[in-house]
Amino acid sequence: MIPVEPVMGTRDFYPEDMRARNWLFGHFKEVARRFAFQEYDAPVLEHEELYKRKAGGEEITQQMYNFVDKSGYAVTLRPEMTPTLARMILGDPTTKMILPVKWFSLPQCWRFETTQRGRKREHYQWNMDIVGVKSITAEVELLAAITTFFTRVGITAKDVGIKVNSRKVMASILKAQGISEQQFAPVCVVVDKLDKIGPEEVTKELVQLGVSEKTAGTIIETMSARSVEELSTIAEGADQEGLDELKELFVQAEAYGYGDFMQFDASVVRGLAYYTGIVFECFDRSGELRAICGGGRYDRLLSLYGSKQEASEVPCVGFGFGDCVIMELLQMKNLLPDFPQLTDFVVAAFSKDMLPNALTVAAKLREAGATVDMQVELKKKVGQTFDYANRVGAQYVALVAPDEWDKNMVRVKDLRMEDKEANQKDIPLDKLHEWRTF
Ligand SMILES: OCc1cccc(Br)n1
Repeated sequence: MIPVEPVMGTRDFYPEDMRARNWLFGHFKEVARRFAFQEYDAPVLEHEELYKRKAGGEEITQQMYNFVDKSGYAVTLRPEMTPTLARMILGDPTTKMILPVKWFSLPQCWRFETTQRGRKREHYQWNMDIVGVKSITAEVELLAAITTFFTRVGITAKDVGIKVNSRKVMASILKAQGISEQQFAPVCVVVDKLDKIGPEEVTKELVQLGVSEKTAGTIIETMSARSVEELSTIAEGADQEGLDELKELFVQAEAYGYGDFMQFDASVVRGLAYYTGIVFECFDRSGELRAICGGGRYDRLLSLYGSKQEASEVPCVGFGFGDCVIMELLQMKNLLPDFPQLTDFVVAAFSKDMLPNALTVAAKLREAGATVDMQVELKKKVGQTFDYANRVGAQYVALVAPDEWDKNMVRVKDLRMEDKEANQKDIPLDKLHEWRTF
């Protein structure tokens, strides 16, 4: 007997699960369309070296689903999509990549979690990225897309918030504390864990990175700033441009109409080493769930990947929005619609010799855009046909029988009409294409 359950940490999507997933992805894709983003895709299998980042310590690179293939090449199931985007931009064969580039994708991403955590090892993650825009209007555009999605599915600023911070400001504060550029990304990876491991543990890990206890204390204190103004007063050497960008971001968010979702939070740094500017994450205000989505600016990733002469710094901003937490939130808020199986017609032949005529009817209805479930085996009783029709969520049953056929008609029964007397009529064959008006 083969194992019938999926591999540990992975999910099967049965038809009813697929209807829910297609509904969610349908919203992601419709928002991307309205924001004029183009869809791209790439193999789930990637070069492992794409994720070898000096920062070290990132959960996402420590948990790679990686292996050496039969040719001896080090590959991995992609843990995230941004490095693939960077690779595709740098490798664009047409070299007609006119900036700015606005791309989106819905990749399945993987991690190899140690089994005792029993957590998922794959999820689908809506990615939206803008390449080639330096101004924070790019961040504002991405946040507008996220809040447009929330509004479409009935989630409001009362349900979720978006915490926004600037790593650029953080970097300047650390620099003023004598922290080197090389230490910046690893410090962010450690500081991102503050909520999870607490200030003492963060201090310990920062000291291991060569940060003094005093500086570690200053960093943690800075992260408690409750407003941009407060940050600019308590943090010596805070980068003025970074502070101005933060203020401008909130002004533009108000103008876009989603200011209620937004809040400054100096403790948000996100756990990816490559962020360099604005970072943000969406959270549920009940505090019950993990982050819903997150993103930020990563202005140096392409120059990191490309040799210097090829790729001078290309400004990039993006976010990742997983398919799991959002579904938990929609469930919690009773915002998930039903996803019943829906069929327009079940077409059934009255008898064996009526089958070819029934096939003709099915073809005509499909040609006119109807979903037709052709009853491919004769049922002994017509009641079985109606039972089946109810099971597949059919609106109509078209029963192809000799008496009506001899008059070039088909008897159609509307299963959703209460009045049993009025719910059937004989339709001329040459009117089947008007099925939407039955
Ligand atoms: O959010 C981090 C992550 C990456 C890959 C797969 C899964 Br599940 N989660």
